[in-house]
Amino acid sequence: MNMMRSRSPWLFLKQAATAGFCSTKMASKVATTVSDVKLKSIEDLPRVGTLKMLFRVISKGYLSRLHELQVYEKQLYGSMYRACAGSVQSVAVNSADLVEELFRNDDKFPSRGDMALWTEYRDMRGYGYGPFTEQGEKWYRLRAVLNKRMLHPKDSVQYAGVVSEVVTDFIKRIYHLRKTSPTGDLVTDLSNELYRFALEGISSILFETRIGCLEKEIPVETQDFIDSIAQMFTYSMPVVLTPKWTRNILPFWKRYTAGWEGIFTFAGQLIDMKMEAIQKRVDTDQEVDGEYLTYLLSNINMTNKEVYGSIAELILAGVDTTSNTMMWTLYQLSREPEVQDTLFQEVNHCVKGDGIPTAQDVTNMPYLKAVIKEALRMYPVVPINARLISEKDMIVGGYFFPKKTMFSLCHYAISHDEKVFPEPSKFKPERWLRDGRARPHPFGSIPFGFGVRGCVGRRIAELEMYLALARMIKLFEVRPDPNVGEMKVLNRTVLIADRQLNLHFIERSDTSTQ
Ligand code: HEM
Repeated sequence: MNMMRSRSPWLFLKQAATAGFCSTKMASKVATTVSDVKLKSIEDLPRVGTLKMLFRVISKGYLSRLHELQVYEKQLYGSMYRACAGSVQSVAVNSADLVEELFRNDDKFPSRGDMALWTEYRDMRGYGYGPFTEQGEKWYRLRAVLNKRMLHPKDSVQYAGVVSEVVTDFIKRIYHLRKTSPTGDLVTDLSNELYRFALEGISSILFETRIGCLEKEIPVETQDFIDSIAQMFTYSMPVVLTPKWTRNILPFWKRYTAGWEGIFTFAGQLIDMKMEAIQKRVDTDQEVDGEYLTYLLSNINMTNKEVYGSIAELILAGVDTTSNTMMWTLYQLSREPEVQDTLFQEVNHCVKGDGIPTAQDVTNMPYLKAVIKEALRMYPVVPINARLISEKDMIVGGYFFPKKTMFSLCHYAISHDEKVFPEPSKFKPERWLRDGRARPHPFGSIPFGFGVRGCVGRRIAELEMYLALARMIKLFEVRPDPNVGEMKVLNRTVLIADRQLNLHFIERSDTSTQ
């Protein structure tokens, strides 16, 4: 079964991108002055109507390539334009300078807009919200707890042991898959394998237990959990597109909520087990020690309901993002032998002989970090972000926007802008090296978002990717499978490949002497 297709908590961003579903109503015809400078109004911006957009999306085949539509529209309308469906509209922001201006003036409690798709089921069942769905001051309070032990690079290092164990099992799995392949070195459907790795990695941190994704036979409950995640995402779009009154007639809503039920049941059982273990220790006056989940459960600023809601969201946000980024990185490395060799030399220099790369080693590997940064520039796995500015009016690029304006941030187009990144379609990790060359615009590629609402899992994702990639490249040279050819990018709300990636993993004969 392919576990990878079309699933993501980022679905609402796709809606913002196509504007028709965006829920912001804007005050119109507002022009004003600040310090005697006449500001332009939103009405002065180029306008893309629903029909034009739908026609373009369908006739030019952009449905699966909405990220490329950002590039095309920038050529047509410039760096800022509005997408309208009647009185409902969003403003597309399509340059590094303008994104910087917007983010630097973000709300105190930033919002990406309406999350009803995710909150409705929870409201129905009395489950709590997590960092993705919560808003305003409640969100702020939640993030304050979640950030600790996760957001700072120092925090993520404490999970290095756990992640390293998962990497060990992943490497074992690569050996097993190679051995059973017809050529003795081929690993097929890497995105599926990396999905298993990422789910096991994030679960081992969040549940403080292993769930068996990397075993030869995935345990039944874990497979049910994986299927539930897939089911929830698969039925998200039909649920959005069909009116509420059809819910008792059509199967979508029932299947969608059954998916959520499976997710919360699995996560709930593991959380409850941890809670019982903590309680036992408390009852017998033993010290309560543990990692992330233990910290959350024993934190008085977080209710158990919030722990359930948060753990579910952290898992859902942390799997496709990390696994697809690793897939694109390996794909590019297989096509760029020189880049791969430079990376190998760095890893091999820092970790001698049969040593296993550690979090400490990684701090001395600028090229490894540059490789991941470049993969995220070329394939920003979340290609569009959003902000609903609700606390204040806003000025961006000399235009005045009344509060409650919805902005779509076109990260894909910006990170392919040749003025910011010369030769944008070339994989050039050296752009990111701090070796005296001019640095790219700080807002040219911000794959983890920005500010207080930026990605809470960034450091965990980086740790997982660095440790796994360093270990893989130290042990193997990855080469393309000629049967695969050039992979194209599809936008399934996260950027995935249009086909299965297979790679040859050629074992490096003696790394200590090279
Ligand atoms: C390559 C990996 C990843 C990428 C590229 C990525 C990207 C992003 C982006 C762009 C945002 C929106 C930020 C904003 O609005 O400014 C975000 C938010 C979020 N991410 Fe990640 N992410 C990754 C991995 C992870 C992981 C591993 C986790 C879980 C541990 C995670 C959990 C979250 C959560 C919970 C949010 C919502 C935060 C909030 O609204 O307060 N992400 N991520």
